Amino acid sequence: SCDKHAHEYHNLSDISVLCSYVHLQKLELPHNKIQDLSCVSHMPYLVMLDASYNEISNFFEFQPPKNLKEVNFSHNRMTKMRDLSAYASLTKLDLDYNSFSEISGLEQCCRLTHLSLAHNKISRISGLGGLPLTHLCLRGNHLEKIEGLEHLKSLQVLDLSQNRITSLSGLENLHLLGSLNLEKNLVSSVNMYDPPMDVVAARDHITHLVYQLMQPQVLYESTLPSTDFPYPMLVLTGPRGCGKRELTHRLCQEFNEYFAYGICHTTRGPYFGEENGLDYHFVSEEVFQSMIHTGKLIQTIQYGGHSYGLTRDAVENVAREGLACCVHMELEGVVSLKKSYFEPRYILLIPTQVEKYIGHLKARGLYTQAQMDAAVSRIELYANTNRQRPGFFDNVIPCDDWEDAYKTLRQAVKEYLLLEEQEEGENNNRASPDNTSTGVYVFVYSHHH
Ligand SMILES: Nc1ncnc2c1ncn2[C@@H]1O[C@H](COP(=O)(O)OP(=O)(O)OP(=O)(O)O)[C@@H](O)[C@H]1O
Repeated sequence: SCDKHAHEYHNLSDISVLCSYVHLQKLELPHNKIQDLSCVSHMPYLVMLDASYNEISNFFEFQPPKNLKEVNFSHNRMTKMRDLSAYASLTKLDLDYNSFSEISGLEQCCRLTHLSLAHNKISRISGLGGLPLTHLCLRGNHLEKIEGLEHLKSLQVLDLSQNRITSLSGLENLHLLGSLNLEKNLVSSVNMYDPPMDVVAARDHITHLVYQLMQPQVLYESTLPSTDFPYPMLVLTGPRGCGKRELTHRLCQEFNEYFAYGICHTTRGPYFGEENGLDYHFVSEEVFQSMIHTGKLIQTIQYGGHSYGLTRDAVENVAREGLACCVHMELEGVVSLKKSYFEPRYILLIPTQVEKYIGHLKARGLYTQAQMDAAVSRIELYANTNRQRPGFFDNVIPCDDWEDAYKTLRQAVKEYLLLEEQEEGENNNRASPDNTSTGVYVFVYSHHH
């Protein structure tokens, strides 16, 4: 009760008389001066215990009632958790406003879905292992980073507000998360003008996830999160103008029984001859922002002063045809897509001869010198990522010569698809890639004609 006068009557400190109430299933004792709960040892049928707002310093010092499900010990004086394996039926545990400095002893609480430890003195998240938690509140603690959550696959609501968290990394893979509170942390103290790629990706991922979950939506089975059968998706990445766009289209043409081109949205204007809805959907910044806020986007990046993003719809339109989505992206897009539940194959197309690469850029006649310099300088970023994060890319293909690159690429794709490769030979009467190179992207192969 919040009623001040009521408190005057809430002065119970000795509750030993309850020892004879052996059949109690529900016991509510909030707002008293209780220090000793040992009488609970005599209540084997207890299901619900509320001893909030008391003076208890002992944590679960009573014989475990076999079916004890909900316990509220908030606003007490507890400092140390202990092994609760004897209390395995616990589903809700409220320990707010105590003085715990560590989370421990919960490993065997295999039914625990709600855990609240707001306003304690916890400095790191630990001991939560693979608990089936759907709700976790650690508001008002001393956390500096997000860790130890990676196995909480059921987590839906997470409150980490009022801590000292500086970075959002550690939130990856929480696919069911629908509510996240990070109010009053120090996240803004990371360099917002040039935050690390992973921070941007994590932040964007959470934004998209949260907005998406706020929308009523139909999910296509084929794109649903599943660890057994991840939705097949193919991503070609590499610096601008490395040929990934053309190779993506060419792949989608040749393997049109398997792949279709995933059409991203962008706020840049169409280049001469570019048609809306073919390479991109061209939209205004305003529309793009509203798409973010209506949860349409799986992933976004800023590149060259414009926004680019892949929508759930783009993937689902392809999935509806029974095909896998094939897209091309800058590295930041890959980092961000890796945070989603999609598990694409990532193929890096890397220029190894800078002069040739510059030649490709110049031949397009689209870029300023500054844009070309920027593109060239990013080759190193890709190469470094590949060196420093083994396995980050599933395949790495040099793209100095697009024809060679395509041969290697289609071979890799055939391996993914478990298609048997016939011996390439003079008598091979299968349609050669050149025959399929019709239409808009014919310029890719121009040196062959
Ligand atoms: N959703 C996305 N996420 C990340 N990167 C993207 C996305 N959509 C497009 N991109 C990438 O953004 C870069 C700029 O694309 P844009 O089409 O404006 O330039 P471009 O000069 O034609 O480059 P390219 O020929 O490599 O596509 C390209 O590298 C492209 O692959």
